[in-house]
Amino acid sequence: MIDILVKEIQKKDNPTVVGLDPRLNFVPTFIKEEAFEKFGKTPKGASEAFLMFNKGIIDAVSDLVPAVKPQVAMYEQYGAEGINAYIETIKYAKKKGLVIIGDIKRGDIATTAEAYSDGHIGKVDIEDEQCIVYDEDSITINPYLGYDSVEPYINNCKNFNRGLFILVKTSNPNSGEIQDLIVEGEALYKRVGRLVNKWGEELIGNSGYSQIGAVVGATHSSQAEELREIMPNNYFLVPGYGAQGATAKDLKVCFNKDGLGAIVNSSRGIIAAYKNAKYTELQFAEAAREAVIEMQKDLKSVL
Ligand SMILES: O=C(O)c1cc(=O)[nH]c(=O)n1[C@@H]1O[C@H](COP(=O)(O)O)[C@@H](O)[C@H]1O
Repeated sequence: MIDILVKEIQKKDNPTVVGLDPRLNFVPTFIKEEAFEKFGKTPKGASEAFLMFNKGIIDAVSDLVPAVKPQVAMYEQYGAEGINAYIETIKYAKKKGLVIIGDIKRGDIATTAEAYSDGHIGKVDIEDEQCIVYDEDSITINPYLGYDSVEPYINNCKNFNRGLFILVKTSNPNSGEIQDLIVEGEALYKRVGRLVNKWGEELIGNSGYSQIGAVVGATHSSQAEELREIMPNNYFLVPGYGAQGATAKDLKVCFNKDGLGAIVNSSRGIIAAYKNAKYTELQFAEAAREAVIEMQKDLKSVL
């Protein structure tokens, strides 16, 4: 997965990930009306609206960006219908040549982790048959339960050429409450960064980067700089740009000298760009495309 991701980033000359975090108040009225007319104001109606909206966004940006990151919670809240929209979004984006980063942030003990891992990035056994279910290329996971909770994902990365982005230093304002605690003389996020680097050592691809990446928030620049230093081979998934306030200057430190090493997510800043007064609802996809082009320019200006 990592070599394909790096190739796509280079081909499109763009380290931007579009976050597919739909919410009903981001979906234009004309799409909601169509979905609700078919399925009512029900979980199925909401999920249909998300899928139509996502397809519009994907069509508008797929030639510009290497990857999309659907955030599962937005879909999961609508139950089975929502999950179906999540899976259909993945299928559609894959058909358009996009790398999928499933933002599922799973974390549990080993046996449970195995089930999550098989469902999302491996295969599930159905007696003598095996079946691919979600089919993301990579997923986000939480490592704070320790290695036995991470190993099942690493095994599937090896077996199925998948990738991980492991939470190391998250973008939210309170992330320091736990992640910045000093443990045996160094901040916990650094300790976790070193672990992630070690876990990724045996999965380094031709690009020089590991299938095992890290989530490092753009909103914590100095911590990101330290992590870049101790994790040279791990790709960073960098959230926090745009809606959470981080700028290209803040996240420059997430990149290596080769101009690679980080992929920057923006969700609301792209999918809800049409809320800006210069657009109408009908222009939601065009607005997303223009937001991606702006973001690409902005990121490239610091690389
Ligand atoms: O793993 C993530 O993607 C993630 C980690 C993190 O530290 N902070 C963070 O915001 N995210 C996700 O990145 C997206 C940010 O969305 P926007 O703030 O709208 O760009 C959401 O899907 C978050 O769940």
